[in-house]
Amino acid sequence: MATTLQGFTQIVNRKKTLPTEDITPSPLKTRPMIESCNLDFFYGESQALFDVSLQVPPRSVMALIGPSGCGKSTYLRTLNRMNDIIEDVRLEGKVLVEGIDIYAPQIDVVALRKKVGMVFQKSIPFPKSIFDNVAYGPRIAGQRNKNILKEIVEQSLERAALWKEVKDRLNDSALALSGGQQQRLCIARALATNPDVLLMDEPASALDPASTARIEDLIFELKQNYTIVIVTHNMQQAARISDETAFFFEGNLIEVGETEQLFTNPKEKKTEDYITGRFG
Ligand SMILES: Nc1ncnc2c1ncn2[C@@H]1O[C@H](COP(=O)(O)OP(=O)(O)OP(=O)(O)O)[C@@H](O)[C@H]1O
Repeated sequence: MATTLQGFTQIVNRKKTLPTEDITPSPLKTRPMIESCNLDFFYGESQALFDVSLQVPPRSVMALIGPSGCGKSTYLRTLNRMNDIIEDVRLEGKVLVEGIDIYAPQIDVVALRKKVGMVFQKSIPFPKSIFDNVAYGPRIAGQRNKNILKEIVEQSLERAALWKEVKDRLNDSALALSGGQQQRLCIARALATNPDVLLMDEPASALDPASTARIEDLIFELKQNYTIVIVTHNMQQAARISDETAFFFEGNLIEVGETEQLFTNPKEKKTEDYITGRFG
């Protein structure tokens, strides 16, 4: 759906702000939680990312936007090395998480993926109970204490705004939940390993408008404690929920900036053409 720059002005003006945002220094001025420096990425001979340098401040939401095939998901997956599982890929440049080079040889990739969790477009719960889905990560990490597991499960479901709906049926199959509930369950599952960063690849694209609104509210709540990087095709959604937006085109980062500025006064003509629906 095409939206004019004026339309985006209305969306960003209606945006919610946290009470602390008026008194604490802008997160945009603190040390980045994630930083990529001159990142190139190749699938075999084909280059998917070109010289991408981008910083994501802590406790903020960064939206990645751009037309299909521009490299958003590839970029997202470089942030917790999920691309490692694809054969014949190569990366040049650096990705730092809290200043640490995550591609350095001594990095424990399992520990990295706990710290930098991921939620997919259509996350599918395991065919297990609601409780076992959320307890899965902590159990794999060696947690056996039933009381601690109960606490983690409750807290993660609370944070994912699902606790009230499921607290009386934790032993039911997760597959009996609605699509929107399953998506929040998968967010709870990601939160159970106590990450600092959540990567979300179109987390609401398969959901109805009411469930989408719940996920958007949830992202707003979560950014108080987590750094969130989200891929979305929905421009209005990016304008509503993110603090900063990065626009990708053909593997290049064309423009990144505060969301209000990027959607109401983009610096690049290509950004304006894309967000107003002239292509893509
Ligand atoms: N596993 C893969 N093997 C080879 N090429 C790939 C692979 N995954 C992605 N690509 C290619 O890399 C480029 C970027 O793809 P990517 O999925 O990152 O784009 P995207 O912006 O997330 O697209 P979409 O919005 O459609 O999900 C595309 O040309 C795509 O064909």
